[in-house]
Amino acid sequence: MEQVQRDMSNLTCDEGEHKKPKVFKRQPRDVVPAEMKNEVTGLTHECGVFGAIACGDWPTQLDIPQIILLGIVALQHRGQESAGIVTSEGKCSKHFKVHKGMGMVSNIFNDEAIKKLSGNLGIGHTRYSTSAASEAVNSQPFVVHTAHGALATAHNGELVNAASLRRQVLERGVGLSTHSDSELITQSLCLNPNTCERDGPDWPARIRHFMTEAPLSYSIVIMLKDKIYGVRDPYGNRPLCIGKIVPVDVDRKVKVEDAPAEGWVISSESCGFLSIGARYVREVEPGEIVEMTRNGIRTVDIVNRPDQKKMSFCIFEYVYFARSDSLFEGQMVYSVRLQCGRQLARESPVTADIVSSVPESGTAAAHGYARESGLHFAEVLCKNRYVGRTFIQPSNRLRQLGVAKKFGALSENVAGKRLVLIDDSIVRGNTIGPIIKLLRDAGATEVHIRIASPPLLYPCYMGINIPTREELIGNRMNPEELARHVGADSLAYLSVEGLEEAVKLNRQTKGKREQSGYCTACLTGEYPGGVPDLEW
Ligand SMILES: O=P(O)(O)OC[C@H]1O[C@H](OP(=O)(O)OP(=O)(O)O)[C@H](O)[C@@H]1O
Ligand SMILES: NC(=O)CC[C@H](N)C(=O)O
Ligand code: SF4
Ligand SMILES: [Mg+2]
Repeated sequence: MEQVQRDMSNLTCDEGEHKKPKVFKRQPRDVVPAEMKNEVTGLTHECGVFGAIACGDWPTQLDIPQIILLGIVALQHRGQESAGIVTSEGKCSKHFKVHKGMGMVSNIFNDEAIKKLSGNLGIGHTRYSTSAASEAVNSQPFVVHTAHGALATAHNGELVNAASLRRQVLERGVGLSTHSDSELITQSLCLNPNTCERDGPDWPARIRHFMTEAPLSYSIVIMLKDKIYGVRDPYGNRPLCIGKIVPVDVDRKVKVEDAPAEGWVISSESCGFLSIGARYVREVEPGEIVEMTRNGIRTVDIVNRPDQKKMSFCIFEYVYFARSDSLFEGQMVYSVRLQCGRQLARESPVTADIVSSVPESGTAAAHGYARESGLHFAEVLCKNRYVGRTFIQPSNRLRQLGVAKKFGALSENVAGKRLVLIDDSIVRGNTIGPIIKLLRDAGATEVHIRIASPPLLYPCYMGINIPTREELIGNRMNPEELARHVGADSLAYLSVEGLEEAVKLNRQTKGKREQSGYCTACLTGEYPGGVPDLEW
Protein backbone atom coordinates (compact mmCIF):
# COMPACT_ATOMS: atom_id res chain seq x y z
CA MET A 1 0.00 0.00 0.00
CA GLU A 2 1.43 3.30 -0.91
CA GLN A 3 0.45 6.18 1.27
CA VAL A 4 0.94 9.84 1.88
CA GLN A 5 1.05 11.79 5.08
CA ARG A 6 -2.43 12.91 6.01
CA ASP A 7 -3.84 15.91 7.77
CA MET A 8 -3.94 15.73 11.57
CA SER A 9 -7.72 15.78 11.64
CA ASN A 10 -10.19 15.78 8.77
CA LEU A 11 -12.83 17.61 10.75
CA THR A 12 -13.10 21.35 10.60
CA CYS A 13 -15.10 21.60 13.83
CA ASP A 14 -13.58 23.91 16.38
CA GLU A 15 -13.78 22.28 19.79
CA GLY A 16 -14.00 25.63 21.52
CA GLU A 17 -17.08 26.64 19.53
CA HIS A 18 -19.42 23.90 20.58
CA LYS A 19 -22.52 26.13 20.52
CA LYS A 20 -22.40 26.26 16.72
CA PRO A 21 -24.76 24.08 14.60
CA LYS A 22 -23.85 20.40 14.74
CA VAL A 23 -22.71 20.05 11.14
CA PHE A 24 -19.21 18.74 10.73
CA LYS A 25 -17.63 19.23 7.38
CA ARG A 26 -14.88 17.01 6.25
CA GLN A 27 -11.99 18.17 4.24
CA PRO A 28 -10.80 15.88 1.45
CA ARG A 29 -9.74 12.64 3.06
CA ASP A 30 -6.42 12.35 1.42
CA VAL A 31 -4.52 15.52 0.87
CA VAL A 32 -2.21 14.29 -1.83
CA PRO A 33 0.43 16.75 -2.99
CA ALA A 34 -0.07 17.53 -6.68
CA GLU A 35 3.30 16.09 -7.67
CA MET A 36 2.35 12.79 -6.07
CA LYS A 37 -1.11 12.42 -7.64
CA ASN A 38 0.23 9.96 -10.20
CA GLU A 39 2.15 8.00 -7.61
CA VAL A 40 -0.47 6.96 -5.12
CA THR A 41 -2.49 3.86 -5.85
CA GLY A 42 -5.31 1.86 -4.37
CA LEU A 43 -7.39 2.30 -1.27
CA THR A 44 -5.61 2.80 1.97
CA HIS A 45 -6.13 0.01 4.38
CA GLU A 46 -7.72 -0.16 7.75
CA CYS A 47 -6.20 -1.59 10.92
CA GLY A 48 -5.74 -5.04 12.37
CA VAL A 49 -6.63 -5.95 15.95
CA PHE A 50 -5.61 -9.07 17.82
CA GLY A 51 -5.94 -10.49 21.34
CA ALA A 52 -4.82 -13.68 23.10
CA ILE A 53 -5.40 -15.16 26.55
CA ALA A 54 -4.07 -18.38 28.10
CA CYS A 55 -6.43 -20.85 29.79
CA GLY A 56 -5.84 -22.72 33.05
CA ASP A 57 -3.11 -21.97 35.57
CA TRP A 58 -1.05 -18.80 35.27
CA PRO A 59 1.84 -18.27 34.61
CA THR A 60 1.06 -20.12 31.43
CA GLN A 61 3.31 -22.33 29.33
CA LEU A 62 1.94 -20.62 26.22
CA ASP A 63 4.14 -17.93 24.75
CA ILE A 64 1.49 -15.22 24.65
CA PRO A 65 3.73 -12.38 23.30
CA GLN A 66 4.95 -14.65 20.46
CA ILE A 67 1.38 -15.64 19.66
CA ILE A 68 0.33 -11.99 19.49
CA LEU A 69 3.39 -11.14 17.41
CA LEU A 70 2.53 -13.84 14.87
CA GLY A 71 -1.08 -12.71 15.04
CA ILE A 72 -0.24 -9.13 14.08
CA VAL A 73 2.32 -10.22 11.48
CA ALA A 74 -0.58 -12.01 9.80
CA LEU A 75 -2.52 -8.73 9.95
CA GLN A 76 0.33 -6.64 8.55
CA HIS A 77 -1.54 -6.10 5.26
CA ARG A 78 -4.20 -4.15 7.21
CA GLY A 79 -1.80 -1.48 8.46
CA GLN A 80 1.85 -0.72 7.95
CA GLU A 81 2.31 2.63 9.65
CA SER A 82 2.74 1.52 13.25
CA ALA A 83 2.14 -1.47 15.50
CA GLY A 84 2.09 -2.37 19.16
CA ILE A 85 1.54 -5.08 21.77
CA VAL A 86 0.36 -4.68 25.36
CA THR A 87 0.38 -7.60 27.81
CA SER A 88 -0.66 -8.29 31.38
CA GLU A 89 0.35 -10.96 33.84
CA GLY A 90 -3.17 -10.96 35.20
CA LYS A 91 -2.23 -10.09 38.76
CA CYS A 92 -1.60 -6.39 38.89
CA SER A 93 -4.13 -3.91 37.58
CA LYS A 94 -1.59 -1.09 37.68
CA HIS A 95 1.06 -2.47 35.40
CA PHE A 96 0.75 -3.41 31.75
CA LYS A 97 3.77 -4.12 29.57
CA VAL A 98 3.79 -2.00 26.42
CA HIS A 99 5.87 -2.01 23.27
CA LYS A 100 4.86 0.15 20.30
CA GLY A 101 6.64 1.73 17.37
CA MET A 102 6.39 3.20 13.90
CA GLY A 103 6.72 1.07 10.78
CA MET A 104 6.39 -2.62 10.05
CA VAL A 105 5.99 -5.25 12.78
CA SER A 106 9.33 -6.85 11.94
CA ASN A 107 11.15 -3.55 12.49
CA ILE A 108 9.47 -2.83 15.81
CA PHE A 109 9.87 -6.12 17.68
CA ASN A 110 13.06 -8.05 18.35
CA ASP A 111 13.65 -11.01 20.69
CA GLU A 112 14.42 -8.77 23.62
CA ALA A 113 11.25 -6.72 23.24
CA ILE A 114 9.17 -9.87 23.02
CA LYS A 115 10.84 -11.35 26.10
CA LYS A 116 9.99 -8.23 28.09
CA LEU A 117 6.34 -8.58 27.13
CA SER A 118 5.90 -11.92 28.92
CA GLY A 119 2.36 -12.28 30.24
CA ASN A 120 -0.77 -14.40 30.32
CA LEU A 121 -2.92 -12.22 28.12
CA GLY A 122 -2.42 -9.37 25.69
CA ILE A 123 -3.62 -7.41 22.70
CA GLY A 124 -1.92 -6.15 19.54
CA HIS A 125 -2.54 -3.73 16.69
CA THR A 126 -1.32 -2.83 13.21
CA ARG A 127 -2.31 0.67 12.16
CA TYR A 128 -3.23 2.51 9.04
CA SER A 129 -4.26 5.96 10.21
CA THR A 130 -7.68 7.34 9.38
CA SER A 131 -8.51 9.85 12.08
CA ALA A 132 -5.20 11.28 13.20
CA ALA A 133 -1.69 11.57 11.82
CA SER A 134 0.64 8.66 11.34
CA GLU A 135 2.72 9.42 14.42
CA ALA A 136 3.95 7.48 17.41
CA VAL A 137 1.54 9.29 19.73
CA ASN A 138 -1.43 7.84 17.80
CA SER A 139 -0.08 4.30 17.60
CA GLN A 140 -2.10 1.58 19.31
CA PRO A 141 -2.97 -0.13 21.64
CA PHE A 142 -3.86 2.89 23.76
CA VAL A 143 -3.29 2.38 27.49
CA VAL A 144 -4.93 4.48 30.20
CA HIS A 145 -4.92 4.15 33.97
CA THR A 146 -8.39 4.45 35.45
CA ALA A 147 -9.67 4.49 39.02
CA HIS A 148 -10.26 0.76 38.48
CA GLY A 149 -6.91 -0.19 37.04
CA ALA A 150 -5.28 -0.09 33.64
CA LEU A 151 -7.23 -0.46 30.42
CA ALA A 152 -5.83 -1.03 26.93
CA THR A 153 -7.70 -0.81 23.65
CA ALA A 154 -6.98 -1.58 20.01
CA HIS A 155 -9.40 -0.38 17.35
CA ASN A 156 -10.13 -1.00 13.69
CA GLY A 157 -12.62 1.36 12.10
CA GLU A 158 -13.63 4.96 12.31
CA LEU A 159 -16.26 6.58 14.50
CA VAL A 160 -18.75 8.26 12.19
CA ASN A 161 -19.87 10.56 15.03
CA ALA A 162 -16.40 11.14 16.45
CA ALA A 163 -16.83 14.91 16.51
CA SER A 164 -19.93 14.97 18.71
CA LEU A 165 -18.62 12.20 20.95
CA ARG A 166 -15.39 14.08 21.32
CA ARG A 167 -17.30 17.16 22.42
CA GLN A 168 -19.27 15.13 24.98
CA VAL A 169 -16.11 13.63 26.44
CA LEU A 170 -14.35 17.02 26.60
CA GLU A 171 -17.43 18.57 28.22
CA ARG A 172 -17.21 15.97 30.98
CA GLY A 173 -13.79 17.28 31.86
CA VAL A 174 -11.63 14.68 30.16
CA GLY A 175 -8.56 15.98 28.36
CA LEU A 176 -7.60 14.15 25.20
CA SER A 177 -3.99 14.03 24.14
CA THR A 178 -4.55 13.20 20.46
CA HIS A 179 -7.07 13.59 17.65
CA SER A 180 -7.42 9.83 17.38
CA ASP A 181 -10.94 8.43 17.54
CA SER A 182 -9.39 5.33 19.12
CA GLU A 183 -8.20 7.37 22.09
CA LEU A 184 -11.72 8.77 22.24
CA ILE A 185 -13.13 5.25 22.52
CA THR A 186 -10.67 4.47 25.31
CA GLN A 187 -11.60 7.58 27.27
CA SER A 188 -15.34 7.07 26.69
CA LEU A 189 -15.02 3.67 28.34
CA CYS A 190 -13.32 5.22 31.34
CA LEU A 191 -16.22 7.58 32.00
CA ASN A 192 -18.88 6.37 34.40
CA PRO A 193 -22.04 5.50 32.51
CA ASN A 194 -25.22 7.16 33.73
CA THR A 195 -26.31 4.00 35.53
CA CYS A 196 -24.83 3.70 39.00
CA GLU A 197 -22.10 1.14 39.63
CA ARG A 198 -22.39 -0.24 43.13
CA ASP A 199 -19.75 -2.99 43.14
CA GLY A 200 -16.98 -1.50 41.08
CA PRO A 201 -17.00 -0.87 37.36
CA ASP A 202 -19.50 -2.71 35.17
CA TRP A 203 -17.37 -2.94 32.03
CA PRO A 204 -19.98 -4.64 29.82
CA ALA A 205 -22.44 -1.85 30.77
CA ARG A 206 -19.84 0.77 29.92
CA ILE A 207 -19.11 -0.89 26.60
CA ARG A 208 -22.85 -1.14 25.87
CA HIS A 209 -23.25 2.53 26.72
CA PHE A 210 -20.45 3.46 24.33
CA MET A 211 -21.96 1.27 21.59
CA THR A 212 -25.35 2.94 21.82
CA GLU A 213 -23.69 6.36 21.68
CA ALA A 214 -21.49 5.38 18.72
CA PRO A 215 -22.88 2.52 16.63
CA LEU A 216 -20.42 2.77 13.68
CA SER A 217 -17.73 1.60 12.89
CA TYR A 218 -15.40 -0.60 14.86
CA SER A 219 -13.98 -3.86 15.93
CA ILE A 220 -12.26 -3.32 19.26
CA VAL A 221 -10.30 -5.47 21.66
CA ILE A 222 -10.22 -4.15 25.21
CA MET A 223 -7.86 -5.54 27.83
CA LEU A 224 -8.23 -5.30 31.60
CA LYS A 225 -6.02 -6.88 34.24
CA ASP A 226 -7.19 -10.44 33.64
CA LYS A 227 -9.68 -10.40 30.78
CA ILE A 228 -10.20 -9.27 27.22
CA TYR A 229 -13.43 -7.97 25.70
CA GLY A 230 -13.98 -8.29 21.97
CA VAL A 231 -16.53 -5.88 20.52
CA ARG A 232 -17.96 -5.61 17.01
CA ASP A 233 -20.11 -2.66 16.02
CA PRO A 234 -23.87 -3.29 15.74
CA TYR A 235 -23.73 -2.93 11.94
CA GLY A 236 -21.01 -5.58 11.71
CA ASN A 237 -19.12 -3.18 9.46
CA ARG A 238 -15.66 -4.33 10.49
CA PRO A 239 -14.65 -7.99 10.80
CA LEU A 240 -13.71 -9.80 14.02
CA CYS A 241 -13.44 -13.52 14.73
CA ILE A 242 -12.53 -15.96 17.48
CA GLY A 243 -10.06 -18.83 17.46
CA LYS A 244 -9.20 -21.57 19.94
CA ILE A 245 -5.58 -22.45 20.74
CA VAL A 246 -5.45 -26.24 20.88
CA PRO A 247 -2.63 -28.56 22.02
CA VAL A 248 -0.14 -29.27 19.20
CA ASP A 249 -0.88 -32.99 19.24
CA VAL A 250 -4.64 -32.67 18.80
CA ASP A 251 -5.73 -34.69 15.81
CA ARG A 252 -6.90 -32.48 12.94
CA LYS A 253 -10.01 -34.63 12.75
CA VAL A 254 -11.14 -33.66 16.26
CA LYS A 255 -13.95 -31.14 15.94
CA VAL A 256 -13.09 -27.66 17.16
CA GLU A 257 -15.81 -27.79 19.84
CA ASP A 258 -14.35 -31.06 21.22
CA ALA A 259 -10.71 -29.97 21.21
CA PRO A 260 -9.40 -28.79 24.60
CA ALA A 261 -8.60 -25.07 24.79
CA GLU A 262 -5.11 -23.98 25.83
CA GLY A 263 -6.08 -20.42 25.12
CA TRP A 264 -8.27 -18.15 23.03
CA VAL A 265 -7.50 -15.61 20.36
CA ILE A 266 -9.55 -12.87 18.76
CA SER A 267 -8.56 -11.25 15.49
CA SER A 268 -9.69 -8.99 12.64
CA GLU A 269 -9.05 -11.92 10.31
CA SER A 270 -8.53 -15.64 10.69
CA CYS A 271 -5.53 -15.85 8.30
CA GLY A 272 -3.00 -16.13 11.14
CA PHE A 273 -4.74 -18.85 13.12
CA LEU A 274 -3.00 -21.87 11.64
CA SER A 275 0.45 -20.40 12.19
CA ILE A 276 -0.22 -20.09 15.94
CA GLY A 277 -1.89 -23.47 16.36
CA ALA A 278 -5.37 -21.99 16.70
CA ARG A 279 -8.56 -23.27 15.12
CA TYR A 280 -11.20 -20.96 13.73
CA VAL A 281 -14.30 -21.01 15.94
CA ARG A 282 -16.67 -18.29 14.71
CA GLU A 283 -17.18 -14.62 13.96
CA VAL A 284 -18.11 -12.16 16.63
CA GLU A 285 -21.71 -11.20 15.79
CA PRO A 286 -22.68 -7.61 14.97
CA GLY A 287 -23.21 -5.77 18.26
CA GLU A 288 -21.81 -8.65 20.32
CA ILE A 289 -19.60 -8.15 23.37
CA VAL A 290 -17.48 -11.25 24.01
CA GLU A 291 -15.63 -11.74 27.28
CA MET A 292 -12.46 -13.85 27.27
CA THR A 293 -10.99 -15.07 30.56
CA ARG A 294 -8.71 -17.96 31.60
CA ASN A 295 -11.93 -19.98 32.04
CA GLY A 296 -13.19 -19.54 28.50
CA ILE A 297 -15.27 -17.22 26.34
CA ARG A 298 -18.85 -16.06 26.68
CA THR A 299 -21.20 -13.53 25.16
CA VAL A 300 -22.00 -10.91 27.76
CA ASP A 301 -24.31 -8.73 25.67
CA ILE A 302 -25.59 -8.00 22.18
CA VAL A 303 -26.37 -4.40 21.26
CA ASN A 304 -28.96 -3.87 18.52
CA ARG A 305 -28.71 -1.44 15.68
CA PRO A 306 -30.77 1.73 15.80
CA ASP A 307 -34.16 1.61 14.01
CA GLN A 308 -33.72 -1.95 12.79
CA LYS A 309 -31.21 -0.83 10.16
CA LYS A 310 -29.59 -3.66 8.18
CA MET A 311 -26.27 -5.34 8.85
CA SER A 312 -23.54 -3.65 6.79
CA PHE A 313 -20.37 -5.69 6.54
CA CYS A 314 -17.81 -3.86 4.36
CA ILE A 315 -18.04 -5.57 0.96
CA PHE A 316 -14.53 -4.33 0.14
CA GLU A 317 -13.12 -6.76 2.70
CA TYR A 318 -14.03 -9.42 0.15
CA VAL A 319 -12.89 -7.41 -2.86
CA TYR A 320 -9.51 -6.22 -1.70
CA PHE A 321 -8.68 -5.61 1.97
CA ALA A 322 -8.65 -9.04 3.54
CA ARG A 323 -6.01 -11.69 2.97
CA SER A 324 -7.42 -14.29 0.62
CA ASP A 325 -6.95 -17.15 3.11
CA SER A 326 -9.22 -15.45 5.68
CA LEU A 327 -12.75 -16.62 6.36
CA PHE A 328 -15.81 -14.41 6.54
CA GLU A 329 -19.33 -15.74 6.91
CA GLY A 330 -18.04 -19.30 6.65
CA GLN A 331 -16.41 -18.80 3.24
CA MET A 332 -12.87 -18.15 2.19
CA VAL A 333 -12.15 -14.70 0.76
CA TYR A 334 -10.25 -16.39 -2.08
CA SER A 335 -13.37 -18.30 -3.13
CA VAL A 336 -15.45 -15.14 -3.23
CA ARG A 337 -12.83 -13.41 -5.39
CA LEU A 338 -12.83 -16.44 -7.68
CA GLN A 339 -16.60 -16.18 -7.89
CA CYS A 340 -16.38 -12.47 -8.70
CA GLY A 341 -14.16 -13.42 -11.64
CA ARG A 342 -16.67 -16.03 -12.82
CA GLN A 343 -19.48 -13.49 -12.60
CA LEU A 344 -17.36 -10.93 -14.47
CA ALA A 345 -16.78 -13.45 -17.27
CA ARG A 346 -20.54 -13.96 -17.55
CA GLU A 347 -21.25 -10.23 -17.55
CA SER A 348 -18.40 -9.08 -19.80
CA PRO A 349 -16.99 -11.81 -22.06
CA VAL A 350 -14.12 -11.12 -24.48
CA THR A 351 -12.68 -13.01 -27.43
CA ALA A 352 -9.05 -13.44 -26.42
CA ASP A 353 -6.13 -15.91 -26.15
CA ILE A 354 -5.27 -15.72 -22.45
CA VAL A 355 -6.54 -14.38 -19.13
CA SER A 356 -4.16 -12.87 -16.63
CA SER A 357 -4.12 -10.77 -13.50
CA VAL A 358 -2.57 -7.74 -11.87
CA PRO A 359 -0.97 -9.35 -8.83
CA GLU A 360 -1.66 -9.66 -5.89
CA SER A 361 -5.31 -9.20 -5.15
CA GLY A 362 -6.52 -9.49 -8.77
CA THR A 363 -5.24 -13.05 -9.15
CA ALA A 364 -8.12 -15.08 -7.66
CA ALA A 365 -10.67 -13.24 -9.81
CA ALA A 366 -8.54 -13.89 -12.90
CA HIS A 367 -8.60 -17.63 -12.17
CA GLY A 368 -12.39 -17.40 -11.83
CA TYR A 369 -12.65 -15.53 -15.13
CA ALA A 370 -10.47 -18.13 -16.83
CA ARG A 371 -12.49 -21.07 -15.47
CA GLU A 372 -15.82 -19.55 -16.47
CA SER A 373 -14.71 -18.40 -19.93
CA GLY A 374 -12.67 -21.51 -20.74
CA LEU A 375 -9.70 -19.28 -21.63
CA HIS A 376 -6.22 -20.30 -20.54
CA PHE A 377 -4.76 -18.50 -17.47
CA ALA A 378 -1.16 -17.33 -17.82
CA GLU A 379 0.88 -14.99 -15.68
CA VAL A 380 2.07 -11.93 -17.56
CA LEU A 381 3.40 -9.72 -14.78
CA CYS A 382 6.17 -10.14 -12.31
CA LYS A 383 5.69 -8.00 -9.21
CA ASN A 384 8.76 -6.42 -7.66
CA ARG A 385 8.43 -7.18 -3.97
CA TYR A 386 11.00 -4.54 -3.02
CA VAL A 387 9.00 -1.55 -4.18
CA GLY A 388 7.65 -0.22 -0.92
CA ARG A 389 5.80 2.81 0.25
CA THR A 390 8.88 4.94 0.38
CA PHE A 391 9.64 4.53 -3.29
CA ILE A 392 11.80 7.42 -4.39
CA GLN A 393 10.01 9.96 -6.56
CA PRO A 394 10.99 9.35 -10.17
CA SER A 395 12.31 12.20 -12.26
CA ASN A 396 9.95 13.93 -14.66
CA ARG A 397 11.39 11.97 -17.55
CA LEU A 398 10.64 8.65 -15.88
CA ARG A 399 7.21 9.83 -14.85
CA GLN A 400 6.46 10.84 -18.43
CA LEU A 401 7.56 7.39 -19.56
CA GLY A 402 4.83 6.07 -17.30
CA VAL A 403 7.04 3.36 -15.89
CA ALA A 404 5.09 0.55 -14.23
CA LYS A 405 7.39 0.64 -11.22
CA LYS A 406 6.05 -2.36 -9.41
CA PHE A 407 5.95 -4.68 -12.41
CA GLY A 408 7.94 -6.37 -15.11
CA ALA A 409 6.40 -8.19 -18.11
CA LEU A 410 6.78 -11.93 -18.72
CA SER A 411 7.22 -11.22 -22.41
CA GLU A 412 7.24 -14.84 -23.62
CA ASN A 413 3.73 -15.28 -22.24
CA VAL A 414 2.56 -12.01 -23.75
CA ALA A 415 4.04 -11.69 -27.23
CA GLY A 416 1.45 -11.97 -29.99
CA LYS A 417 -1.40 -12.59 -27.52
CA ARG A 418 -4.86 -11.05 -27.17
CA LEU A 419 -5.08 -10.64 -23.45
CA VAL A 420 -7.82 -10.18 -20.82
CA LEU A 421 -6.26 -8.55 -17.79
CA ILE A 422 -8.14 -8.71 -14.48
CA ASP A 423 -7.66 -6.41 -11.51
CA ASP A 424 -9.77 -6.32 -8.37
CA SER A 425 -10.38 -2.57 -8.36
CA ILE A 426 -9.60 0.75 -10.00
CA VAL A 427 -9.32 3.70 -7.65
CA ARG A 428 -7.30 6.58 -9.06
CA GLY A 429 -6.46 4.69 -12.22
CA ASN A 430 -2.72 5.08 -11.74
CA THR A 431 -1.81 1.38 -11.83
CA ILE A 432 -3.49 0.12 -14.93
CA GLY A 433 -2.25 2.55 -17.66
CA PRO A 434 1.48 1.90 -17.20
CA ILE A 435 0.82 -1.85 -17.02
CA ILE A 436 -1.04 -1.79 -20.33
CA LYS A 437 1.84 0.11 -21.90
CA LEU A 438 4.30 -2.43 -20.48
CA LEU A 439 2.31 -5.32 -21.91
CA ARG A 440 2.00 -3.70 -25.32
CA ASP A 441 5.75 -3.05 -25.30
CA ALA A 442 6.16 -6.75 -24.52
CA GLY A 443 4.16 -7.64 -27.63
CA ALA A 444 0.51 -7.99 -26.55
CA THR A 445 -1.74 -7.46 -29.56
CA GLU A 446 -4.89 -6.61 -27.57
CA VAL A 447 -5.37 -5.74 -23.89
CA HIS A 448 -8.90 -5.93 -22.49
CA ILE A 449 -9.33 -4.77 -18.90
CA ARG A 450 -11.93 -6.41 -16.64
CA ILE A 451 -12.34 -5.14 -13.10
CA ALA A 452 -13.74 -7.52 -10.48
CA SER A 453 -15.62 -4.78 -8.60
CA PRO A 454 -17.87 -1.86 -9.59
CA PRO A 455 -16.44 1.65 -9.93
CA LEU A 456 -15.75 3.53 -6.71
CA LEU A 457 -17.82 6.70 -6.70
CA TYR A 458 -18.41 7.83 -3.11
CA PRO A 459 -16.38 8.39 0.05
CA CYS A 460 -16.16 5.98 2.97
CA TYR A 461 -16.69 7.27 6.50
CA MET A 462 -16.06 3.93 8.14
CA GLY A 463 -12.35 3.57 8.25
CA ILE A 464 -11.21 3.45 4.64
CA ASN A 465 -9.38 6.38 3.22
CA ILE A 466 -10.97 6.97 -0.17
CA PRO A 467 -9.53 9.72 -2.33
CA THR A 468 -11.45 12.86 -3.22
CA ARG A 469 -14.31 12.79 -5.74
CA GLU A 470 -12.06 14.29 -8.41
CA GLU A 471 -9.30 11.77 -7.75
CA LEU A 472 -11.62 8.78 -8.11
CA ILE A 473 -11.31 8.01 -11.80
CA GLY A 474 -14.79 6.42 -11.85
CA ASN A 475 -16.27 9.88 -11.25
CA ARG A 476 -14.42 11.42 -14.15
CA MET A 477 -14.74 8.84 -16.89
CA ASN A 478 -17.15 6.16 -18.02
CA PRO A 479 -15.68 2.78 -18.99
CA GLU A 480 -15.24 3.70 -22.67
CA GLU A 481 -13.50 6.96 -21.82
CA LEU A 482 -11.33 5.23 -19.26
CA ALA A 483 -10.37 2.51 -21.75
CA ARG A 484 -9.20 5.21 -24.15
CA HIS A 485 -7.42 7.08 -21.36
CA VAL A 486 -5.41 4.07 -20.18
CA GLY A 487 -4.83 2.65 -23.66
CA ALA A 488 -6.98 -0.49 -23.32
CA ASP A 489 -8.94 -2.09 -26.16
CA SER A 490 -11.94 -2.35 -23.85
CA LEU A 491 -12.72 -1.98 -20.15
CA ALA A 492 -15.63 -3.22 -18.04
CA TYR A 493 -16.45 -3.39 -14.34
CA LEU A 494 -18.38 -6.02 -12.38
CA SER A 495 -21.92 -4.84 -11.57
CA VAL A 496 -23.01 -4.13 -7.98
CA GLU A 497 -25.61 -6.91 -8.26
CA GLY A 498 -22.95 -9.27 -9.65
CA LEU A 499 -20.62 -8.52 -6.74
CA GLU A 500 -23.39 -9.09 -4.18
CA GLU A 501 -24.38 -12.33 -5.89
CA ALA A 502 -20.79 -13.58 -5.79
CA VAL A 503 -20.50 -12.72 -2.11
CA LYS A 504 -23.79 -14.39 -1.19
CA LEU A 505 -23.39 -17.58 -3.23
CA ASN A 506 -21.60 -19.79 -0.69
CA ARG A 507 -21.82 -17.89 2.57
CA GLN A 508 -22.85 -19.93 5.59
CA THR A 509 -25.42 -17.98 7.55
CA LYS A 510 -27.14 -21.05 9.04
CA GLY A 511 -27.50 -20.81 12.81
CA LYS A 512 -26.68 -17.12 12.76
CA ARG A 513 -28.78 -14.57 14.53
CA GLU A 514 -29.51 -12.78 11.29
CA GLN A 515 -28.94 -12.83 7.54
CA SER A 516 -25.88 -10.95 6.39
CA GLY A 517 -26.05 -7.56 4.77
CA TYR A 518 -23.34 -5.48 3.16
CA CYS A 519 -22.11 -1.94 3.07
CA THR A 520 -21.72 -0.85 -0.56
CA ALA A 521 -21.69 2.88 0.18
CA CYS A 522 -18.54 3.70 -1.81
CA LEU A 523 -20.16 2.05 -4.84
CA THR A 524 -23.80 3.09 -4.45
CA GLY A 525 -23.89 6.06 -2.08
CA GLU A 526 -26.21 4.11 0.28
CA TYR A 527 -24.74 4.56 3.74
CA PRO A 528 -25.49 2.10 6.53
CA GLY A 529 -26.37 4.73 9.11
CA GLY A 530 -28.03 7.09 6.59
CA VAL A 531 -26.32 9.70 4.45
CA PRO A 532 -23.86 11.54 6.66
CA ASP A 533 -24.14 15.32 6.71
CA LEU A 534 -20.66 15.73 5.43
CA GLU A 535 -19.02 17.54 2.60
CA TRP A 536 -16.66 15.70 0.30
O1 LIG B 1 -6.46 2.62 -9.53
P1 LIG B 1 -5.30 2.75 -8.63
O2 LIG B 1 -5.42 3.93 -7.72
O3 LIG B 1 -4.00 2.71 -9.33
O4 LIG B 1 -5.32 1.54 -7.60
C1 LIG B 1 -5.79 0.25 -7.90
C2 LIG B 1 -4.76 -0.78 -7.58
O5 LIG B 1 -4.35 -0.68 -6.20
C3 LIG B 1 -4.48 -1.95 -5.58
O6 LIG B 1 -3.32 -2.71 -5.69
P2 LIG B 1 -2.08 -2.62 -4.70
O7 LIG B 1 -0.85 -2.58 -5.51
O8 LIG B 1 -2.29 -1.50 -3.75
O9 LIG B 1 -2.14 -3.93 -3.82
P3 LIG B 1 -2.17 -5.48 -4.19
O10 LIG B 1 -0.75 -5.88 -4.43
O11 LIG B 1 -2.74 -6.13 -2.97
O12 LIG B 1 -3.03 -5.70 -5.37
C4 LIG B 1 -5.57 -2.63 -6.35
O13 LIG B 1 -5.47 -4.04 -6.25
C5 LIG B 1 -5.34 -2.16 -7.77
O14 LIG B 1 -4.37 -2.98 -8.40
N1 LIG C 1 -7.64 2.12 9.91
C1 LIG C 1 -8.17 2.06 11.09
O1 LIG C 1 -8.96 1.19 11.42
C2 LIG C 1 -7.75 3.21 11.95
C3 LIG C 1 -8.25 3.21 13.37
C4 LIG C 1 -8.30 4.62 13.93
N2 LIG C 1 -9.37 5.35 13.33
C5 LIG C 1 -6.96 5.33 13.72
O2 LIG C 1 -6.86 6.24 12.95
O3 LIG C 1 -6.00 4.98 14.34
S1 SF4 D 1 -17.98 2.59 2.05
FE1 SF4 D 1 -16.90 0.98 0.90
S2 SF4 D 1 -14.90 0.75 1.90
FE2 SF4 D 1 -16.25 1.89 3.30
S3 SF4 D 1 -17.15 0.34 4.65
FE3 SF4 D 1 -18.57 0.64 2.96
S4 SF4 D 1 -17.97 -0.89 1.42
FE4 SF4 D 1 -16.28 -0.71 2.89
MG1 LIG E 1 -3.49 -4.50 -7.06
